[in-house]
Amino acid sequence: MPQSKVGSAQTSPTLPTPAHGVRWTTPIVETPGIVVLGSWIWRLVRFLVTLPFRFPVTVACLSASAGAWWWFDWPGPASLWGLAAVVSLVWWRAWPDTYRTWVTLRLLAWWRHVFVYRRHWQPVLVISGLAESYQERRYLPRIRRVTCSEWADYVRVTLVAGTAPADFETRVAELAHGFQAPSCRVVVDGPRRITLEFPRHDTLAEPLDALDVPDTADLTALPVGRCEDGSPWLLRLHGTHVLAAGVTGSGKGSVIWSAVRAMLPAIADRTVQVWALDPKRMELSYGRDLFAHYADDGESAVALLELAVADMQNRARRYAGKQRSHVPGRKDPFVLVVIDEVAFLTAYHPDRDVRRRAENAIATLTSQGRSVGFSVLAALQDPRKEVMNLRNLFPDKVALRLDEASQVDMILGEGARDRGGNAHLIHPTLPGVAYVRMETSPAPVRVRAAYVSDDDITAMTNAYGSASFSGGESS
Ligand SMILES: Nc1ncnc2c1ncn2[C@@H]1O[C@H](COP(=O)(O)OP(=O)(O)OP(=O)(O)O)[C@@H](O)[C@H]1O
Repeated sequence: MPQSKVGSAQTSPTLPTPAHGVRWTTPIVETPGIVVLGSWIWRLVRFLVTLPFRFPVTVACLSASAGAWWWFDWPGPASLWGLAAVVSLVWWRAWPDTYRTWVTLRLLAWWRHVFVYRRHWQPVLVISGLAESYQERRYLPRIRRVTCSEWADYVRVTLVAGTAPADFETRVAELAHGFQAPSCRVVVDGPRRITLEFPRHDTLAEPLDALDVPDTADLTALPVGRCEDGSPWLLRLHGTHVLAAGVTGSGKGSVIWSAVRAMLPAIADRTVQVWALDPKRMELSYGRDLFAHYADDGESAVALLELAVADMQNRARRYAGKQRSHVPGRKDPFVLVVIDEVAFLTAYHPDRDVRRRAENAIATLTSQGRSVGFSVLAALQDPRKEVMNLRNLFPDKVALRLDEASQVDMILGEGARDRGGNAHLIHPTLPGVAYVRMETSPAPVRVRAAYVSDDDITAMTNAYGSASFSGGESS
């Protein structure tokens, strides 16, 4: 029995479906040989004409050598190169810094460009999935330039149209291993332009001794260590709150003590007070004399936090309608509340009431203290929400060595791990090494805190201990 009217209409498989419409395809036309030859000649001429502009020094040297040989036979280039060698030697001895910048690093950049990046570019990018295909052709991002600094290579890259820097950010591990670098960072320069930063060696492998105490304390840029590129790691405390997270032994103490050390001149002239909460009774007790207040058990710590909240609210009341920001002074000093192992108060303390009061006080301080000169610097071992649900109230965070990859984004924010913030891969033999977010860079920056030894703390206490709070009291 025919069933032509039942169910959906049947269409012949050879006809285009209505949704597809008519398909136009480009006819395949064979390119005549003369056109291919013409195109090759054009490329060769263009290469030769642009050569002096792209490589002026190399072209000048080769032309001078060729000219000298033409005019004077072999003694010509021999004396020219001899003279160049003498000039180079004198330059190297007399001005080593400029020689390094203009000669050594440039030669190194050329070498790395040719023998590392260009040589391995295609296989590494194809295998790591960064080569794009379109109409059966493969497109690779193009290396524009390679430059070298003392510690890293910078590979400037033009992206394939239709791709984004995020594609590189998710493959930093593949790129680092592919080019045999300890790590890789992606910096976005502009539309379709990125720079890949490959350190050549670990500049933070050696511990850093305690930094010199500065003459004046700039509370917005306290020197507490060094960044991977050799620049100082400057920590802002005034106008923000800082959470330093890392497993036990990761060096949280060195971040706290380096910050206190950098503030010593201000502690001495009483424009800064440090209030210390030390539930483990190990980290901060050593420098007790430097602190305006000190508490080392749950009850007294909560009382101290509530005192800080009360002082902060008094100050806010005085400022209301008269002053919108805080300037540290003797009358209204900047108060830094340092909490070692904040989870002891908010999660581990056996008394529920203590936990609740501590959490309330820390939440109030971190949400209202910024503009009236109260800041919190807290250390934490386990950043999970169940343990520390206040972590988002700390605008600045330091990720020391962490246990799990997932914890990196909890501390440094979404996407930090993709951008190279591998705090979970920090080696246990590198305490004090951390990743931080800087205002100047969206990608996390690797840093190392200076190590303030027990002897340094004793020396600090002897020199600055009594001067700091002769008007205050130690709880
Ligand atoms: N910046 C640093 N440079 C070199 N070594 C360091 C640094 N910081 C800490 N160390 C070394 O690591 C050890 C542990 O450091 P620290 O006690 O500060 O870790 P922590 O994270 O505070 O640990 P915990 O949470 O158990 O208190 C120190 O005794 C010291 O030997």
